[in-house]
Amino acid sequence: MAAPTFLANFLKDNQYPGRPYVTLTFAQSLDAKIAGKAGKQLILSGKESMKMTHWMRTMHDAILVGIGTALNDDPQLNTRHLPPRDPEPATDHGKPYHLPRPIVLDSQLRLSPGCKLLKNFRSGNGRRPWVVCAATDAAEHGDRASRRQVLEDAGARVLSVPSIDGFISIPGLLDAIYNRGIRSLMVEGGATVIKSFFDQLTPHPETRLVDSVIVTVAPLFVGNDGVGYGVEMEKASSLRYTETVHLGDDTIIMFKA
Ligand SMILES: NC(=O)C1=CN([C@@H]2O[C@H](COP(=O)(O)OP(=O)(O)OC[C@H]3O[C@@H](n4cnc5c(N)ncnc54)[C@H](O)[C@@H]3O)[C@@H](O)[C@H]2O)C=CC1
Ligand SMILES: Nc1nc(O)c(N)c(N[C@@H]2O[C@H](COP(=O)(O)O)[C@@H](O)[C@H]2O)n1
Repeated sequence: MAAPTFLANFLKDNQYPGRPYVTLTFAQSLDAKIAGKAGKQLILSGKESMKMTHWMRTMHDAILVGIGTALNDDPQLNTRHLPPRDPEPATDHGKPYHLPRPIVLDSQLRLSPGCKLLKNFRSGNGRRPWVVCAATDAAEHGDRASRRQVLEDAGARVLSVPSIDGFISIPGLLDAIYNRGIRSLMVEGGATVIKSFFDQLTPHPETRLVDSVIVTVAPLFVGNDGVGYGVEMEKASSLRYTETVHLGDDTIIMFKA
C-alpha cells in the first residue's frame, strides 16, 4: 500500500535548506471549529480523510502538538489507521511504516508521565517523545526540576528552547529540531499552535516558516461554543491555493506558502 497519489505529489519535495519543511494540517467543521464546547475532542475527519492524515504522518520526520492538545486529547500520533503492511518484500520492502517523532510544545513541563505517547514509547510501540520547554536563565530547581526528572524517567527527551511570554519561539524550535536531524515537521494543532504557525507565514520565502497547509473540512457545523483558531488576513493571504480533493464526505483543501 502506498500514500494517495495526490498527497505524495503534493509533499514530494518536503525538504527545505537549513530548517525543517513545515506542513500545517488540521480538521475543521464548516463553521471553522476544530473542537467542541470547552475543547471537547471531536472526530471531524471521516474514515478516508483520517487515513489520509495517517499517511501524512508517515511522510514527516516529526509531528507536533501543543500541551493543550496533549492534555485534552491524550493523542497517540501514530499510523494505526493504515492497512497492515504487505509482508511481501517485493511490494512493501518488508518494512514497517515510518513513525514520526512526537513533539509536544510544553513550556512549563505539564505533560503527564502516564500519557499515551510515553506509554507507547515504553512498550516499544512509538518513538521517544520530545518535550519542548521554555529555557530558563538560571539553573532549574524545585518543582520544575522535578517535573523534568519525572518526564525524563518516563522516557521523554526534554529540550529547552527560548520563549516569549510562555510561548516557545517557533524559529528557536525549528532550529533546535533541525540540529537534531528533523527535516520535515507536521503540525497538527491545537488552536493556539495553529495560530502561532499561521503567524509564521510571510510572502518572503527567506523569512516564512510554514511551507504547506492542508485542511480537512467535514460537512457539519459545531456552533458558537466550539473552539476556533485565529488567522490574520495579512498572513493567510500569502498562501497559494493549490488543490481540492474529496475523500468520503470530506473536502481536503491544500495550499502552498
Ligand atoms: N481538529 C483538529 O484537527 C485538532 C483539534 N485539536 C483540538 O485543539 C484543542 C486544543 O487547543 P489549545 O487549547 O489551543 O492547545 P494547543 O494544543 O494549541 O496548545 C497550546 C499551548 O501550548 C503551549 N505553547 C508553547 N509554545 C507555544 C507556541 N509557540 N504557540 C502556541 N502554543 C504554545 C502553551 O502552553 C499554549 O497554551 C483541543 O480541544 C483539541 O481537541 C487539536 C489538534 C487538532
Ligand atoms: N485529522 C484529524 N481529524 C480529526 O477529526 C481530529 N480530531 C484530529 N485531531 C488530531 O489528531 C490527534 C489524535 O491523534 P490520535 O488519533 O490519538 O493518533 C488529536 O490530538 C489532534 O492532534 N485530526
